[in-house]
Amino acid sequence: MSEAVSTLDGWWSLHLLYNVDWASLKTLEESEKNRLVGELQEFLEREEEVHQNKEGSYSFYNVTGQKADVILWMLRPTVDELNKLELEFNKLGISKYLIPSYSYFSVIEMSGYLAKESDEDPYENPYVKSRLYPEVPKSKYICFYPMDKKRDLDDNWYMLPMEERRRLMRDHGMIGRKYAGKVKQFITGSQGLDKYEWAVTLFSDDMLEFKNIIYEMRFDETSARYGVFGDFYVGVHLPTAELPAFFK
Ligand code: VOV
Repeated sequence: MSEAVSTLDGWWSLHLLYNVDWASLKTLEESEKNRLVGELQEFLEREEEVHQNKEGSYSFYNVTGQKADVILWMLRPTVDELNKLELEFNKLGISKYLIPSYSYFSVIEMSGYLAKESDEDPYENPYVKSRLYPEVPKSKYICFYPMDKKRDLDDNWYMLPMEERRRLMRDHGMIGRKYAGKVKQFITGSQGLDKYEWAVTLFSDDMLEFKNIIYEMRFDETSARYGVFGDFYVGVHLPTAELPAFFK
């Protein structure tokens, strides 16, 4: 039997995607629409406060294409908090005009493939902490997608010896490092939590860098041989102050 890799797990993660029911929204009086948008702005301002206090993080983007119109990504120390937030969001007036299109539940994860032997508690290491309890950036663009590692008879990631997986993850990391400063990546694990095994959430100020990194990684054995991907969602940052213009 091949050995399972250990993981360090951080904040819980919930991606919520919605389509806007523009036709129904259009029938609203201007003042009522303003009230609903104001309520959503207050919700996001509370998210910003939690983010500033480093008690969680979030992002809100306008999704490109018909799969969704907006994506709200929230990170919290407990699932209970995420559930409460989801409920709070569902009870906002604007939610009557938001049609759920996709959601993804997972937890921020760091795998132990490249961890150095040490006696210290990894959860106390400042670098590890910054990865497990991250400040999500407000980059111009987001790219989010779920993925699996293949479990076919010939290509089965889970039957590879630990050393081989470590070698592959090292190569993967080397490619990733070329994108330092251009793409910020967040890997959340969802084995037993949602349909795929991981969600990848990337941020960049240049949309083309998503295509560049993902294309380059496709040629690397980890992705070329073992990567299985769900739908890709990309979008543009939607600052809270711009919500009235967005919903107008
Ligand atoms: C900015 C780029 C970047 C960088 C630097 C980077 C580095 C690293 C390192 C060092 C490690 C291993 C240790 C850890 O920290 O977990 C990982 C881990 C992982 N990655 Fe990665 N990755 C990047 C980026 C990056 C992308 C774009 C993708 C999607 C792949 C694609 O083809 O679409 C990805 C996937 C993953 C996954 C699914 C895991 C977990 C795999 C597992 O089996 O456990 N990743 N990743």
